[in-house]
Amino acid sequence: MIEIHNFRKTYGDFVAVENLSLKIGAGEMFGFIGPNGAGKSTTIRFLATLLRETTGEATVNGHSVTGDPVAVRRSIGYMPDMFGVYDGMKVWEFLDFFAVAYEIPRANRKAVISDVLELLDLTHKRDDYVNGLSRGMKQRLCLAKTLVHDPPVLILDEPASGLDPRARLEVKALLKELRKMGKTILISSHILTELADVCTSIGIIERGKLLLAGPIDKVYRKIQANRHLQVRFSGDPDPGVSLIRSDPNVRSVQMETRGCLVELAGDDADVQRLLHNLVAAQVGLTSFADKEPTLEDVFMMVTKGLVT
Ligand SMILES: Nc1ncnc2c1ncn2[C@@H]1O[C@H](COP(=O)(O)OP(=O)(O)OP(=O)(O)O)[C@@H](O)[C@H]1O
Repeated sequence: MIEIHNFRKTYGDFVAVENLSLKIGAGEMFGFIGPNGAGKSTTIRFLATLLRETTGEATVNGHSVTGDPVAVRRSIGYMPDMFGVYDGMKVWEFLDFFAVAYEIPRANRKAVISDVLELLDLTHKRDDYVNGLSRGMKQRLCLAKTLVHDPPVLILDEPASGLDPRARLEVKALLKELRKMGKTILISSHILTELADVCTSIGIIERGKLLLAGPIDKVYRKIQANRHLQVRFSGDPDPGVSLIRSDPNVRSVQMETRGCLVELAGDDADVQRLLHNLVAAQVGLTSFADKEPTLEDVFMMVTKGLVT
């Protein structure tokens, strides 16, 4: 749905993005992660047809970003990192303005606006002036605006920036909803926890270079050669810990409150055997679970050059 080939952008001698190539399949939620100034917005603005490349090419929904920008604009809903709203308008007028711009027939506009207001939980604000909305509501209104023409692709540059934790959660829930509706979504953020449980794939960019990209589970597996299991005991941990230490696949055991963290080289069958042995030895267990790495772990390892 989105393909970028060797995108490069320079400002004078400064290279903002260096030969970036990327593919995002239909229905994916791609998290574009990087610190401030990494090149996320530059790449996004190129995809949104708002910035010319120094070299390179991209397609969105099969349309060339440089060759057919109008077709690309019809295919995308774009939310910039800094957005303005027209303060003198009411909420419905603001959306109507964009609906007209996207050439939605007059007869359909009312229903379309009702639908997006409903989806964004803004129906009760329909007749309020835009300048009276809170920041979170303005952000939701801007998202609503990206949806009026029902685009298959959403390109969202830090859509939850500046929001309080509750409003962030609401944006996250909404993103999940939009993905269920079949949208392909590219979302940028430098807040990793924001993306960890919503993305299907991620790309990590730093100083204009895409360091790593791929399905999120593959990326996690890549950084974690061995499995990590978190084990909790109901009583005395010693018998269980001794048994775990004697397992030939166990590489390390780190004691924690009420249990331990086990590093194990092996597959599901090896994990299953260890659990079976603990249960057979009547070790009291309250928990035995895979400990997934966090997106922070991935980011730190990738940006330190420990994984490529
Ligand atoms: N018009 C411009 N002229 C000169 N340099 C620019 C211009 N636009 C961006 N840059 C530089 O290009 C680099 C990448 O900027 P970009 O906005 O793409 O980063 P970003 O990853 O989106 O960061 P942030 O998370 O802060 O939005 C930065 O060093 C920025 O200062």
